[in-house]
Amino acid sequence: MGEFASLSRHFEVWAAADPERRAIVQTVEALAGAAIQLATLIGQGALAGALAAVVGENSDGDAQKALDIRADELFLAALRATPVAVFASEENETALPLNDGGQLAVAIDPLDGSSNIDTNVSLGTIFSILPATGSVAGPAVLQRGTALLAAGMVVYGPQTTLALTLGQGTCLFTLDRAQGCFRLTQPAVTIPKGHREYAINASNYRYWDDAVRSYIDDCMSGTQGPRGENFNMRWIASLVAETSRIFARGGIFLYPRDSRPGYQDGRLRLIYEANPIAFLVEQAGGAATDGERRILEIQPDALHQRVPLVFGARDKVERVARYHKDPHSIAERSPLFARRGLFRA
Ligand SMILES: O=P(O)(O)OC[C@H]1O[C@](O)(COP(=O)(O)O)[C@@H](O)[C@@H]1O
Ligand SMILES: [Mg+2]
Ligand SMILES: [Mg+2]
Repeated sequence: MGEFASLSRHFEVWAAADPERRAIVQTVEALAGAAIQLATLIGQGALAGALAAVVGENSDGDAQKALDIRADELFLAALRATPVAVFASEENETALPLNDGGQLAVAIDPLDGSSNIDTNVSLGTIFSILPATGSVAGPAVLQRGTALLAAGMVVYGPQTTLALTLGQGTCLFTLDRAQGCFRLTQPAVTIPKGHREYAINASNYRYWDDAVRSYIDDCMSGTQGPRGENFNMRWIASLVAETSRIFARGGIFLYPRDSRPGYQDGRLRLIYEANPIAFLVEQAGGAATDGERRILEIQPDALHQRVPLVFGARDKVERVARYHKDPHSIAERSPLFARRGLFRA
């Protein structure tokens, strides 16, 4: 493993002479340590007990599973010995004060994809690190994504990986299980262009707005449609796994708003899901939008606020944004296809 630097070694020089950088790296190391413990727990599956059992409900009305709570506890405990003043988690109604005098705030989805716990499909953790400004309850994490100092995403899959950005590109670490540390395996992730693959939960087709329906119609009509090429579809229902695939081979992900009750802003949460993913994606050369606005520029006003999320290869994301901006651009498409969805013949 000599050729693959450990996470600590990789950032040693970067952090050496700068107290804020040292604080960020210390925080990332603590989160990575908790992720390694969580990887072991997830790997035990049923041997670790009923991890998929529903044990409560979070403030957003989502079921909380036993593993959601265990994950939350692991990350909170790991951050106790760090310069983190504020801990904001999907699993807690409000942000929690942590260490007096700490200069950082962490916003985290401790376990992403928890509907997949019992199906042995990849789960993850998504986190971001911000400067701790304002009060714990108030503005501490209610900052635009442009304020993020770092963002990361762990995927607990066949391999456990950590995608990380400190604002200078996105790099990928792989868990060395024998040594119990993450090692740098891809110093600069770049989202490949040109891959014809999209990810969306198509069971919600009838609830989408025109812009999204038209975009997907155009993909689905393949060589017979205005795009003139065939597309492939994926839906893992695990945001981290979809992001991982997009890092590896490109394409686009959409979780739009729709007309179901409670989905007027989509499903995913701005502060601890969309923002860190958007930061990682932009730093890998991609783009992320809610259809109209760059995700990282949206001013949040509530910790658990939801946001429509579209991200991936830049040209594809820009096309979706065009469909939103000017629904008439949809009419640029062949008259044969304009306004006639595949499912709405
Ligand atoms: O079940 P749906 O509506 O397709 O939603 C799937 C999405 O929900 C999520 O599981 C939400 O995250 P949580 O598991 O952290 O609540 C995403 O990972 C995934 O993209
Ligand atoms: Mg999630
Ligand atoms: Mg979660």
